[in-house]
Amino acid sequence: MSRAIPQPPGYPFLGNIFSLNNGQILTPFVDVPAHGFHELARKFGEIYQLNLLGRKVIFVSSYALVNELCDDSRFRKSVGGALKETRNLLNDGIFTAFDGETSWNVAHRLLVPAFVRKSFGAKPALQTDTNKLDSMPIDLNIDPTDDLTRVALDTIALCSMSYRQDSQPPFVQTMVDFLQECNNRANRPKIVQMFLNATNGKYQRDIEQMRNTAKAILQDRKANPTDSKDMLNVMLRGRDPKTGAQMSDESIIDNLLTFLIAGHETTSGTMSFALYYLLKHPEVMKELQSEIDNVLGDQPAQLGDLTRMQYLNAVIRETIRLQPTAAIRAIYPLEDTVIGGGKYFVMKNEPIALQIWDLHRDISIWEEFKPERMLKENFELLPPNAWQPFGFGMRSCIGRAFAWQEMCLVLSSIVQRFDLALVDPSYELQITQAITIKPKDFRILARQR
Ligand code: HEM
Repeated sequence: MSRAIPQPPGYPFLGNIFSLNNGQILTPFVDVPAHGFHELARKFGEIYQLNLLGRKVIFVSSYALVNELCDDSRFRKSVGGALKETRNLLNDGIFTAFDGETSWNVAHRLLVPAFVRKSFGAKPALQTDTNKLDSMPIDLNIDPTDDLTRVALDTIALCSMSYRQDSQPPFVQTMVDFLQECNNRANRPKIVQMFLNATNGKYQRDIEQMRNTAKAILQDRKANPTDSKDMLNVMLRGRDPKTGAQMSDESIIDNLLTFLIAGHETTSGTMSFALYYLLKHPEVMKELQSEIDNVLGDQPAQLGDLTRMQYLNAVIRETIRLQPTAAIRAIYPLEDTVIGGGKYFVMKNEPIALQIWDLHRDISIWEEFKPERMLKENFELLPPNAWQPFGFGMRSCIGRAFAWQEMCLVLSSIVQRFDLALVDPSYELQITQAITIKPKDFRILARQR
């Protein structure tokens, strides 16, 4: 006999949208949804459900349940909430495609081989940028989250479409505004949305501007072909190995923008969180600096060096455990089913959100930052699906290897060249969230070593 899934009391039409903010109805749009979900999990346990403006969503957070739901034969990716809103820009691109959309199969077959190769060309691009670090002023007071966001956006633009946008502020701002508005739309009643003329107008202009930029890049490549092995050429010249189909221009634009969106804040947020944890744990920073000095000396990092930086790998793994930048993902069952060892009945197609932020704290109730638990052997001994910052199965992250290479190159170059300190030594981590999470009001001092 299955049990009822707990649910907080709600309001007619609006359901439980205020529950995320501890029931405060005057400030319904919670700043950090991941924290709201965490509080609900503490209150209701490993599973609860919410009515979000008429849409029922089940939330799970325990290792046992997430592990059971990591099964592509029973559950598939659900594109809802803020992610569904991003389809206004990305359509059926590889990240936002609904399960079963043909475009995903074609793009996946074409792009996965291009994403699993050893070198993505990130290195030459990053080399030019990291060399600039040498000519920086001696002392810098910086907002690393902001700077690393531009680094990540430049890197993915350069490596995926050989486009050096040099952190063009208008483009970055347009993308940030778009993502923020997607999040707001997901939490706003449709009737309210209809009256927000200025907001809706800007949203449409942002979409148009980003699509025009991607279209111009595509047209320029067609007019000036190159031999580059970047993703743009893979999509432009490749044929689906199964059907022989070619990607349409619109589909190429959807996916170019997908790479920019999926591939920058996730990576930059992780690097910023890593700097925060390093600054709060001087003994870890010391150990890391010593590893990097041993491996690199005063030479720039090479790809071959990365596997020799085991401690750096552990620092990033542990950072992304505590702060998985994609803090939540959603799936739905292919059939009516029962989960939790027969305890909870879930209907076919009902969305289930997996709280990865909480999963990563559940495995052994590890709250503190300790990279040693992620060193090689320890990492391999983690229970299956316990560490899952990059998603699961057929819809898991195709940019994982790319992101890892980039994070290792950038972080090792920073730690090699700079002594870092918090501007405000009493600063404790605060988080902000659009779709992904990142540090807020985090400032550091960087001094050339
Ligand atoms: C630290 C960095 C990153 C993290 C934590 C991350 C995380 C994730 C997660 C959790 C998913 C699954 C989402 C879901 O199930 O709804 C995903 C999918 C995806 N990621 Fe990443 N990602 C990162 C970097 C990148 C980069 C650099 C790219 C470059 C293009 C990228 C491209 C994608 C794409 C295209 C998908 C969709 C795959 C599909 O649905 O078939 N990601 N990522």
